[in-house]
Amino acid sequence: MRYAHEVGKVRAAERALMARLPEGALMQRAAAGLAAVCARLLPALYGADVVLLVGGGDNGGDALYAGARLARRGARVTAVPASPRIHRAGLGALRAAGGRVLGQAPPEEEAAGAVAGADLIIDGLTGIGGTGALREPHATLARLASEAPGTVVACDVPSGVDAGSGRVDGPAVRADVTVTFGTHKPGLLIDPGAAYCGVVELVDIGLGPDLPDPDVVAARPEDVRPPEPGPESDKYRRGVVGIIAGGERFTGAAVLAAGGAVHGGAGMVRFASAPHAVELVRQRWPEAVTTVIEPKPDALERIGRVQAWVVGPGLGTDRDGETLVEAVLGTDLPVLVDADGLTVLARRRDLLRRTAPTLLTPHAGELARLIGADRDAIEAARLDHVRRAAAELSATVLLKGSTTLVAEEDRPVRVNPTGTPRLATAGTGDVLSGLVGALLAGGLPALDAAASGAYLHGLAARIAAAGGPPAPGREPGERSGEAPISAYDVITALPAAFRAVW
Ligand SMILES: NC(=O)C1=CN([C@@H]2O[C@H](COP(=O)(O)OP(=O)(O)OC[C@H]3O[C@@H](n4cnc5c(N)ncnc54)[C@H](O)[C@@H]3O)[C@@H](O)[C@H]2O)[C@@H](O)CC1
Ligand SMILES: Nc1ncnc2c1ncn2[C@@H]1O[C@H](COP(=O)(O)OP(=O)(O)O)[C@@H](O)[C@H]1O
Ligand SMILES: [K+]
Repeated sequence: MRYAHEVGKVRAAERALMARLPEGALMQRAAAGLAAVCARLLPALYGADVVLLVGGGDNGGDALYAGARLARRGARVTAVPASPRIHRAGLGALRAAGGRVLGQAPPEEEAAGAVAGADLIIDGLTGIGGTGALREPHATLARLASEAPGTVVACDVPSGVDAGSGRVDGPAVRADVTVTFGTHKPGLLIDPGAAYCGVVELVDIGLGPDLPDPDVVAARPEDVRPPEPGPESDKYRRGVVGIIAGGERFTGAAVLAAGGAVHGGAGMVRFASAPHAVELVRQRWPEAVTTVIEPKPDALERIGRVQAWVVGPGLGTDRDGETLVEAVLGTDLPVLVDADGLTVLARRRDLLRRTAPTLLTPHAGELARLIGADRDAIEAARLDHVRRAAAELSATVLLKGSTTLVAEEDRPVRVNPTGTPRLATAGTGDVLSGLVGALLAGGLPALDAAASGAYLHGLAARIAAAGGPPAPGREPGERSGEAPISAYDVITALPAAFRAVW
C-alpha cells in the first residue's frame, strides 16, 4: 500500500522527530533526497541550469539547500525568491555554494527568462503550509514553471495543490516529478491534485516511527486480493450474487451489471427483474440464472439464496423501484446500492438503518442528493465528502469519478490508483456494481470488495483501451495508441485484469 497522512499528523510526527535530532537535520535529509532525485533526472549535472522557485516557508528552505547541493556538484543554480522573507540559512548555503539569487520580487521578464531557460526547475513555493489559491508572484511563477520546457520537480507538494485534500483553486505547478518527504500527503493521491504531481517519489526522512495509522491508502497490485477458488470450492461456496436491475424501460444497465458479475468471479449470478430485462440478460449471459419478479414486498422470495445483493442500476426511481430497494435492504445480507437505488435512498434514508453491511456507489451528483451537498463542492473536496457520507449514512461509500475513493467510518480511505478518464462513458458504473457485488458475494468485506473492484475495473479499462495487458515496468495508461472503449469492452477485459493481480 502507499500510505498518506493528514498534514496535522505529518507536522506532529516531524516535531516529535526533530526534538530528538540536531537542529536542521530533518531539512538536510529532505534536501539531500530532493537533490539526489534532481541529479538523477539530469543527463549531466555539471553545467546544467537549475532554477529554484523559493517561497517564504520551509518548503523554500528545502529547495535552497537542495540547490546548494546541486551547485556544489557543478550545476548553475539560480534562486527566484517569491517572498521578501526566504529561509536565511538556506539562502546562505546556496550563496556559499556559488548559487545566484535574483533580487527580491524580480521583474517578471528576468524570472521568466530564467525559468524558460532552465534544464530543471525546483518548485519550493509552498508545501504542506500552502493554503488557498496561490497569491502573486507565486501564481505567475507557477504558471511559468508549468509552461517551461525544462523538467519540473515539486518539493513535497506541487505548489497550488492543497496537500490535505488535493483541492486546486487557481494556478498550480504541473510537475514532472514530485519528491515528497516522510509519507505521502492525501492531496498527492487524489484528483485534481494528483494530476499535477507527475511521478511521486517518497524520500524517507525517518518519520516512520512517529507516524500514526494512515488516513488514506492506495493499493499496489499485490494489495488487491480477489477471492480465489480453492479445490473445495463449488458454485455456492464461491458466492452467489443477486442482481435486481433494469426494468421494462431501462435494460442496458441490467445487461452490463450482470456482465460485470459474470466476469467478476461469482459462483453464480442470479438476475431478477421485469420480463423485458430478464429476456435480454438471458440472451446475453446464459450463465445467469434469471427470475421474472414483480415490484412487491415479497419479490425476493422466488429468487433463491444469494450471499450478497446488488440493487439499483436502471431500476427507475418511482414507487416500484422503491419497493424493490426496500425489499433488498430488508434482508440481513450485504447489499450494494447504485444508480436509481441511490436516488430512492435520498428520500428514504430510513432504509439505511440495518445491521448487515451496506455499500453505496454514488457519483458526485448522486452523493449530492444523498447528503444534501453541492455537486461542485463534492468534486472539489472529494475526501472530506466521502468521509462525511460514510459517517452520516452509516455505510461504506464508494465515490466514483476522476479519483475513486472508498470510505468507511474509522478506517483509512482507500484511493483507487488505476482509474482512467477512458472510463467516463455511459454504463461503466453498471459494470462496476456487478463486479463489486460478485466480490461481496465471494466473501470480501465491503471496504475490500469496493476497493478491489474499483482497482480491477480501472485496470480492465486501461487494458481494453491499450489493446492488451500492460507492458512490464510501465503504467498501463502511459501507453500511446489507446482506443476509446465502451462499458462492454471493460467487461471483456476483466479476465485480463484479474490475471494481472492473481
Ligand atoms: N517541519 C519540518 O521539519 C520539515 C519540513 N519540511 C518542509 O517544510 C514544508 C512546510 O514548511 P512551512 O510550514 O514553512 O510551510 P510552506 O513552506 O509549505 O508554506 C508556508 C509559506 O508559504 C506561504 N503561503 C502559504 N499559502 C500561500 C499562498 N496561497 N500563496 C502564496 N504564498 C503562500 C506562507 O506565507 C509561508 O511563507 C514542507 O512541505 C517541507 O517541504 C522538510 O524540510 C522536512 C522537515
Ligand atoms: N474522469 C474520470 N476519470 C476516471 N474515472 C472516471 C472518470 N469519470 C468517470 N469515471 C468512472 O467511470 C465510471 C462511471 O460510472 P457512472 O457515473 O455510474 O456512469 P454510468 O451510470 O453511466 O455507468 C465510474 O467507475 C467512475 O469512477
Ligand atoms: K512545492
